[in-house]
Amino acid sequence: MQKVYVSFDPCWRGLSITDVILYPMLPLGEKKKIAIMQHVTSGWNPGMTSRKYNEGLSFDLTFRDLSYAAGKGKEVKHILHGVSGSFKSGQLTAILGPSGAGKTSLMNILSGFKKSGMTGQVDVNGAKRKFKQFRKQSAYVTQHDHLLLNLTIDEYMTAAAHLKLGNNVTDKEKRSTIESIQKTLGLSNSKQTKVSCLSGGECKRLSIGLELIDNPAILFLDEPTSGLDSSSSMLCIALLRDIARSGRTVVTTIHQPSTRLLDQFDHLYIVAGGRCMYQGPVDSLIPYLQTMNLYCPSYHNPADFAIDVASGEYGNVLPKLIDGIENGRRIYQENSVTSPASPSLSHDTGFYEDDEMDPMLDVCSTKKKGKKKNKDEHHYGSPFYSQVAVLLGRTWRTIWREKILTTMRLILHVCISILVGLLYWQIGDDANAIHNNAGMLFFSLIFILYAAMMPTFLTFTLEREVLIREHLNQWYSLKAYFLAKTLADIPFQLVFPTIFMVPLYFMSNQPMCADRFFMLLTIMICMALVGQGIGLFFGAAFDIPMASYFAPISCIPFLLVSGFMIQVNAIPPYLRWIAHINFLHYSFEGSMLSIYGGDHPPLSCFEDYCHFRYPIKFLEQFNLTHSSYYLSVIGMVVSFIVIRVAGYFALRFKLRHVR
Ligand SMILES: Nc1ncnc2c1ncn2[C@@H]1O[C@H](COP(=O)(O)OP(=O)(O)OP(=O)(O)O)[C@@H](O)[C@H]1O
Repeated sequence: MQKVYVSFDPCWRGLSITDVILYPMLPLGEKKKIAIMQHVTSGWNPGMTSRKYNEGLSFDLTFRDLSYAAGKGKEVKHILHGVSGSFKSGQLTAILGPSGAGKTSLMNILSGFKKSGMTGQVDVNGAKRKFKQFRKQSAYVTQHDHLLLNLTIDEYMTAAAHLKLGNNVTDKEKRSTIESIQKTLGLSNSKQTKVSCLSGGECKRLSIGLELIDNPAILFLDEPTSGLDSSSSMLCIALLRDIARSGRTVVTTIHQPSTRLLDQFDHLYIVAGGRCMYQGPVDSLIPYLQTMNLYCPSYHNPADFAIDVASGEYGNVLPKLIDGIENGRRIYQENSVTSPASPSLSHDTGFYEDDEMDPMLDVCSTKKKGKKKNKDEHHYGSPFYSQVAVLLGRTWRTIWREKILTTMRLILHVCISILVGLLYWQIGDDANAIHNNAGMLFFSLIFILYAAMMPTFLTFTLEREVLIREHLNQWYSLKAYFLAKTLADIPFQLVFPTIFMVPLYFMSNQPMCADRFFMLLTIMICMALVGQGIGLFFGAAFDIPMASYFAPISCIPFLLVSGFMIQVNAIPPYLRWIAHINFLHYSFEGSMLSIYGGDHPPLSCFEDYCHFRYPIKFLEQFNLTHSSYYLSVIGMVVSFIVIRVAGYFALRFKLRHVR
């Protein structure tokens, strides 16, 4: 009988499987498991290659009397109740607790993702945390992997490296960092795979890998093992432990870890009902519970037991446990007297003073030496212009890869153009069809508006989550993102209206004059840019259901007072101002003047009498004789700028609201 020895690298703590397996006798499922583990281990290599960024930085995190409440007024919900604690560099800390205990809330506050609704103090190396510097030196891998689906792993990591490491690191160094992380995380074999095709575990590893690029001093992870099988979870935690060993502070929430997984952690912090019921080493947990007469049954997972206790399954013992650990002010250590969690947390020593030297600032000031950096470089890895360039390239790539959406948009513009062209066949020069022609131009404006607006808010509401994660992890500034987003879309807003206009213009027999064609095209392009801005505004301010209702509806009043449905001088004077701030009014005016303004020759008349043979009469009817085409364009450009600025502030507000 053939014997196959399957052994794993002994340096993988807790993973040593040295049993001799009688392979052929194993059931098929077991064989598969072994094959998978061998495959996984061949990729996942917890021995992190040392990287120099942020090297030498080590931050101990302490927090005291943290309380957090969400909601307002009667809806307010108190989630954390004066918890304290201490997480040390070089240690892998697990935050455990029953579902809804407040683990994610605590993580959000410690990482700086949440600021509103909290009280208490977070210190770094004993001095009060400074948010911007802290965000630059730390990274937060959130529970949900919000990633851009159309980029490959390699493209994603390259963009992240350019953004996070900036221009002072050579491309060669960036590449070797990326390759080492890919190797470490077992992503090398799928580096050319698009995110949309990755498995859940690979997405999680990519999320972690992206944040490892600049080797953050503090790494927060919210349930990094969710969606991973047990062996992948083990490898993931082994990797985190390895990162912690290199001097980093690694804090992770975790759901129901197995005994083997639990053993990987150095420090446990257990939350129950928004309070701390245990803080200390893993192997002191059971002794601590025993001091409260809580005995873990033999062969029972200590983590499960602790969670059962936290859930109240062993009676009302929580107050005693919370008191015993002073709601996180103390760290329990078996065989030693309960010790204060840190000097700053001790009752006697009190807080460090605010004006004490801030180690975070110190780090930055050391970096400042040598080369003067602008404001962006203090807070972000690369300067503003590099951020815009990288984001522009990345956005272009993602839009280009949205092949189905882009092709559909293209086809739609051509088809609608031909359909309208057939409906309004050769009416452009017919004096008696002048109202129909105006209707067609007005419809074209509305089509361009909605065709630009709808896809923008639908895609942007999804992309917004990626932006929130990346921006809060200090990859780039909001201004850089917004500028890149605006610039990346411009070519599309030039191409689509042109594709729409060309067939329609000729089919409907508009004046065969280049000036008029380009004047009308300019108005259509302005309309597309405004429409895209409106989409961005609603995508930034609302979620998809709200945005898909409000964005189209909000344009209806502007349609009414555009001057086509009701002439501007017929609008009650107290409402007339709306027309003057109305981009649709300027676009309608501009399109009419493009076709009928200036010295337009008489139109053809195919009946006995044609009232509008001279188009000036038509302009008189619409009160457009004194209007200026250039003012209409300026009105559109101003609308474009105002709506973009509103979109930027909506996004800023949203980001603040998230925090
Ligand atoms: N913005 C909010 N408004 C109202 N309640 C909230 C808000 N955020 C969190 N909560 C509530 O606070 C409690 C703690 O939430 P949190 O996500 O921190 O728990 P958790 O321990 O991470 O849970 P899980 O393990 O299930 O992810 C939950 O009951 C949750 O419903």
